[in-house]
Amino acid sequence: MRRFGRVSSAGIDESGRATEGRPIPVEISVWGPRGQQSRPGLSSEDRPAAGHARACSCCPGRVGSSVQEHRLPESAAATLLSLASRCHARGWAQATSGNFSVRLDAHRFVITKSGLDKGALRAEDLLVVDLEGSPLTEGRPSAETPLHAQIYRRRPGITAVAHTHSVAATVLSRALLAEGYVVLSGFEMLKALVGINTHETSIRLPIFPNDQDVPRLAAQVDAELGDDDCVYGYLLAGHGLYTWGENVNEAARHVEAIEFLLECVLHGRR
Ligand SMILES: CSCCC(=O)C(=O)COP(=O)(O)O
Ligand SMILES: [Zn+2]
Repeated sequence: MRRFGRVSSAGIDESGRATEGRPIPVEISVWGPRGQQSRPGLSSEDRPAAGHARACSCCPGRVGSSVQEHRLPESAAATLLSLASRCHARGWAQATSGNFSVRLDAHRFVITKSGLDKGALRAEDLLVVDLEGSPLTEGRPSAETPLHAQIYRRRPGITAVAHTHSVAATVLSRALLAEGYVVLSGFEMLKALVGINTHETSIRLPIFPNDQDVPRLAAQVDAELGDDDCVYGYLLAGHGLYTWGENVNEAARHVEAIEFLLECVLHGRR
């Protein structure tokens, strides 16, 4: 199985930086809801640059630094929205479920806002967060942002993450939680997963118990998967699938392939 070391996403260079496409602003805010009024105890060292919701790792935000807006290449926004829309159309992101993200660079990613209809997203429904999952632009990020952040922190080559709530992922992850994984084996469709070139392949999709404490859940995933780059995704029991790719198209292919494979396994158990 191949390792996830290479960055090949169109529009993102080897350091993870966007390189092409006309940048579009993603709901720029200045220092969160309270604006830039003075805050007791906040030193000039802590102040964010204009365009940031708060001081962040990508921009120390020193007073006097140049204005820096968080921008998303138009092509990246379009492909992210298209991924969400495709998953919704397939019935994998119903009733506001699911969330989708794309890496901007080594320090930031763009993710869908929380609680929105994933079949009707617009560019303003995306916001920028840092790799700790803290928002850098205005709005409430997906409740599951810590799970996306965990993947981006651990895997520098990953530039897109998709989370879906299909019936197959939901049912199988509950039924097989005690085993701790779903086996996907012998299917031609396995070849849609990067690095696999024969149906004579067997992979395991780990299953984690669901947890409403998402940072704790992300910590558990991190502790168990670490930077294991031979894992294509994982399931949350009774909840859904997380998968990813080195570019949005690869993430989309992995969602479609894994959802297809889970349906096959589910049918086979009936
Ligand atoms: C209605 S599904 C419950 C929340 C969830 O699991 C999900 O994937 C969507 O959460 P978000 O905050 O990203 O809208
Ligand atoms: Zn979810």
